[in-house]
Amino acid sequence: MRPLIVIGNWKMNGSLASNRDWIKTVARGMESGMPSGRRYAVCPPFPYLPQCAELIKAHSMAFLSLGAQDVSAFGSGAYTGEVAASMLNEVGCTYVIVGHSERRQMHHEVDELVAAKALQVLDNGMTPVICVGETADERNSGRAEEIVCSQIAKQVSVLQDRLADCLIAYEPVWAIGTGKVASAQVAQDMHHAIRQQLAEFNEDVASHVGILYGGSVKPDNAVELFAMPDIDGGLIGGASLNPQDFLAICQA
Ligand SMILES: O=C[C@H](O)COP(=O)(O)O
Repeated sequence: MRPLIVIGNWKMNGSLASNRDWIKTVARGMESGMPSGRRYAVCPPFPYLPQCAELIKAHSMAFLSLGAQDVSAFGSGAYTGEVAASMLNEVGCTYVIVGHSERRQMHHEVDELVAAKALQVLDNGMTPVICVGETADERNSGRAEEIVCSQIAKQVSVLQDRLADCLIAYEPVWAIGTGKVASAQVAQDMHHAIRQQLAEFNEDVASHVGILYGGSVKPDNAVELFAMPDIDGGLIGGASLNPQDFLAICQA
């Protein structure tokens, strides 16, 4: 049985003061009871990771893990501006998002680089959250499954059995930050296609890998999405900035 995982991705939002309030509110909300067998995480911008790690510890929030939004594909060295996986591990990260569509689009990240980043994350004892997804044009031209499956195929070719220790996030680009959520059935169909493709490689890997949905998840659509058999949780952007909305999604 795969656990349900809800991960908040703050993107480039937050401040020392608002982070304190967010964690305090979520800690209070989670103390009063959360569904069992679930996992939760939050991914603040890099500079806030140590602060959030301290706050999580101070509020004894064993149920909330920390994640990062990106990582370098290299271990260390002359890579100005990059952050190594070992550094993220050292400041308490459990999860690291790789290949988010905003990085693929704005920083021209390709599947090979995404896989190299995922390997760095795995080698440093953390869980990569590998993002895949099609654009609106790709979906409208009937190529959504082909595009997503080709993104998955590249990860399989590099990561092989180690994919069992990864999470995949299906994030249709047209649904990110637009309010246009994929219907639960559209999301389920793609998650099923991803799992089928993984099963062709290795059935054990396919049954273990958590596949999260991301793209305009809100408290009012999370219940239906999370009820789908191949949807194992969510990667939440905008709605994770509001601690009450994040809590409501975690409880969905
Ligand atoms: O990482 C999160 C996704 O990009 C979804 O963002 P969103 O919930 O604001 O649509």
